[in-house]
Amino acid sequence: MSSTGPLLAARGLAFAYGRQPVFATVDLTIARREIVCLIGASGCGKSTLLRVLAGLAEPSAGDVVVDGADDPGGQRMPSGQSRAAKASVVFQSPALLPWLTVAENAGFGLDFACRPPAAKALRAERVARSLAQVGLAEHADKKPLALSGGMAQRVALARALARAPEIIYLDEPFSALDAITRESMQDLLLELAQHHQSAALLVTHDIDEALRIGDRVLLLARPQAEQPARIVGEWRPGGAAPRKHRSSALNAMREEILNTLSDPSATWYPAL
Ligand SMILES: Nc1ncnc2c1ncn2[C@@H]1O[C@H](COP(=O)(O)OP(=O)(O)OP(=O)(O)O)[C@@H](O)[C@H]1O
Repeated sequence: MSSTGPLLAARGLAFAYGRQPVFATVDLTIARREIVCLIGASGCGKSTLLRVLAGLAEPSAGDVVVDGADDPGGQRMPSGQSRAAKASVVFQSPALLPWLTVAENAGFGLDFACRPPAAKALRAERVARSLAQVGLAEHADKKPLALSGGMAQRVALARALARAPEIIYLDEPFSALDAITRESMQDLLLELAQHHQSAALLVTHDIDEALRIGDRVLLLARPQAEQPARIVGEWRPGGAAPRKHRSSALNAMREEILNTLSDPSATWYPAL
């Protein structure tokens, strides 16, 4: 595994639903242990891009390289299946199976990790550890119906972590939670990403969330109404996350993001 190159590099990515292009010429990288937030107007293609990067959909053009192209041991991975093996995805809805316990839900992804089903003891150990990390060890035997929204989303995070992913993809995972629970989930994500040395790509509508926890914030938008979307802006909030207070620099960045969102035709993002 390369320790110098980006963990993930996407070049010239495009995707279309039938004849309807969603995005094109998308270039982006994710470094090891980096948290990248992807924002953009509703319907611009954020979830679709996440799915392509995670290997859940194949791009119509371009490629995604995971683990460093400059590493002789690295792999170009045109196949979504091999990309998915290194990734975990957390969606807005925790999507827990109601007839399984919290522990069974947390272990669910282990049997679908594109590797032989995890051995029983290893599986149990990983589940116990990931539940402890999200603070749910005492709730392992409960059924999802007995959980609050925040607890259910913590089970979804535990399920993602149990697979020991190199990258966690999160699609608006906290948007249905109240403000206080949302902040505590953001803090938990930061803590877990650091602990596991995982990178994360977080799709969010919430600019404040992106500026609070992202190492980088990318804006996906259509430069003109009929054009496919592309990355039109990149910001680095700087300083240690979580950023507790909005500094004047963060306020200025927020303003600039809002301006770019409302007029993405004035793009300045350099091609990689
Ligand atoms: N399965 C599908 N078939 C056809 N078109 C689709 C499909 N899924 C999404 N789309 C269209 O692709 C575009 C991008 O959708 P996507 O869900 O990726 O956007 P988004 O930025 O994540 O939106 P939101 O922020 O509202 O979740 C939209 O115009 C949507 O209507």
